[in-house]
Amino acid sequence: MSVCGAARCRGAVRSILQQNRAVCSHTSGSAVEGIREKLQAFSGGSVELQKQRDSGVALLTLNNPARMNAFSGSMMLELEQRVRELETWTEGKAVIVQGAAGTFCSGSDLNAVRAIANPHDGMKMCEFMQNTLTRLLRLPLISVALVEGRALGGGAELTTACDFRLMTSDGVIQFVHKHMGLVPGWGGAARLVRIVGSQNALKLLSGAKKVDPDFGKQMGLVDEVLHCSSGEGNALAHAEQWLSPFIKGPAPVIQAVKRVVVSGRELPLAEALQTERSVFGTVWGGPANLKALALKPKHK
Ligand SMILES: CCCC(=O)SCCNC(=O)CCNC(=O)[C@H](O)C(C)(C)COP(=O)(O)OP(=O)(O)OC[C@H]1O[C@@H](n2cnc3c(N)ncnc32)[C@H](O)[C@@H]1OP(=O)(O)O
Repeated sequence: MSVCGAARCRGAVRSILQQNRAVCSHTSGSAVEGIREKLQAFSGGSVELQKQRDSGVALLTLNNPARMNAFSGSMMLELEQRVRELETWTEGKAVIVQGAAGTFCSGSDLNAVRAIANPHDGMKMCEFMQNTLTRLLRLPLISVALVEGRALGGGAELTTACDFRLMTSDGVIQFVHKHMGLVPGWGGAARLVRIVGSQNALKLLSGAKKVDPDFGKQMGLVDEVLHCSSGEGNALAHAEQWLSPFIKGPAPVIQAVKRVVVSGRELPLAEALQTERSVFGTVWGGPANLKALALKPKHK
């Protein structure tokens, strides 16, 4: 990459980080430190990140199989750390979020939930997770939730913090919150409304309806049903294959595509147009653009 291109790229990364700092600003300081300490006390499981440098696809794996990959407090903290690592992965193109051992995630760890079952701590935990999941959705990488087995409660919310949801033929997404006397709190309701519309979101939340692949596709929550079952071990290969046409090309171009979509999705039109111009400036006259101009391709 040219010195100029690298500088433009750094500028775009800086602007995403600034946007995310703005998201996080209201959770900074002692209040968040307080909830961090409490979350740290509920350990168990891990969130692993594997950056596949050849393909530019990262695998983000929730690993707590003894509890159906439920989020312990320490896993919430680890997720934030992993998202932070992805925010600065300039060579990356995509991230696949998956659960270990053939199931996605059964939400927050009910042991941790019981221990912080007071409104103050609950709201701080939600604020923390909302920030992390907002940053996940804003990553300049194409994100995919690979739903094998069950995505329940907070696990269902996590799927909505990805650009796409792929499901194995026996996968289920279920917003079980109502059965727990709750509503989504990790931003899942706000994102669900934007994905499937308010009518469908109301049905899914008020009915705590099980979304199987057919129902999910019909309402637009599921982008693709993978023709394999959970835990067979080949769902990831299917997901990578599904993803491949979308990540063909150089990382700076894929990241620019994601950035213009994020700004179009989140910002008022005038600001989105301004951001689009800035992002355009990062690729115009860049190496991929110059190479394409030299090759004079025909788009047949
Ligand atoms: C804002 C966030 C809101 C939330 O996320 S609230 C949490 C919502 N999630 C839930 O209520 C999940 C409750 N669990 C279940 O429904 C079932 O365990 C589930 C996931 C359908 C799996 O059923 P089965 O296949 O029959 O397996 P099982 O029940 O024997 O579970 C295996 C072991 O996993 C444990 N587990 C599952 N989900 C958990 C959770 N969220 N927190 C803590 N532990 C959890 C379960 O207790 C069991 O452990 P153990 O073998 O009894 O020691």
